[in-house]
Amino acid sequence: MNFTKMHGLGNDFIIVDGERQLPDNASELALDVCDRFFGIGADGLVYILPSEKADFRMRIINSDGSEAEQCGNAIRCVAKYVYDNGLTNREEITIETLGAGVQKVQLAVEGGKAVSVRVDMGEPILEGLKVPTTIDAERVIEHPIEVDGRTFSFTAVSMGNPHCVIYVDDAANFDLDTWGPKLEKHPMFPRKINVEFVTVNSRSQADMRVWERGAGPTLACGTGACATLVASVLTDATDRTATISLKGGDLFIEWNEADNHVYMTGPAAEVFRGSLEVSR
Ligand SMILES: N[C@@H](CCC[C@H](N)C(=O)O)C(=O)O
Repeated sequence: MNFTKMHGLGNDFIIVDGERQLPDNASELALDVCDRFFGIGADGLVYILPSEKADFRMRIINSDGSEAEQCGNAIRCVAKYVYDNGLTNREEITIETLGAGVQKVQLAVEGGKAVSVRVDMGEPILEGLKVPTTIDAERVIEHPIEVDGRTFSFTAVSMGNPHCVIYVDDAANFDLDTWGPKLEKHPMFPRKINVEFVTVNSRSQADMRVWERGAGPTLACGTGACATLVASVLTDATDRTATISLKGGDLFIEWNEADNHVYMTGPAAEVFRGSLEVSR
């Protein structure tokens, strides 16, 4: 298997180019290769595939082997990969995802390489049952949730994949490892959930830490940053454009009033290339 190790603000992926390299059981392979001690090490395994509806198709498998519907940081890496490797020479491309449809991507290029990527992440899904949560409501905003005797308030947003946004006093120092996994697997979330702990510092900036479904604590989450901005507009905590500061760096997110789409802008980087003998 030939692969390229890439990351979006430290949220890291093993990028594999082409259908010929897709094994029958990508889920088991993800578990092996994402392992940080016995494998290459990554938050997810990402395949770039042909599409009938878009220029490219992307599949993202979390480090625990579960397949996700969408990934904001991976889509920027895929866009950089296809441009930098000459799979396209266009600076505007489309990428098909499993759960968020076809997304329009715009590249900023310097010296022949993509340095920043703006993605139209589509419309957020806010209906409780569609996120999905077990709550039958048009919107789930600041809803109480109890875990181990502690009550949090969460706002539910799907960006193709499910998120629960929780405001805390100091997101940067929040005890992710204790509360993240309990919330991820809470019975209120039938497909589990990505959990964002957020502190809003001004109408245009918030700190966010994430516990990802299927990957645990990661340095950044693009869809999580989008969900955070949407939740913060719904709760009137920020304006429609804000910087979301993650452990790995900043993402610039806009929830456009005219088309109801969320736009994410941020970097992507290549780390190294390699090949690995795989038995599957
Ligand atoms: N890191 C991602 C999201 C990856 C998928 C997620 N763990 C899920 O299961 O939904 C991002 O940047 O959006």
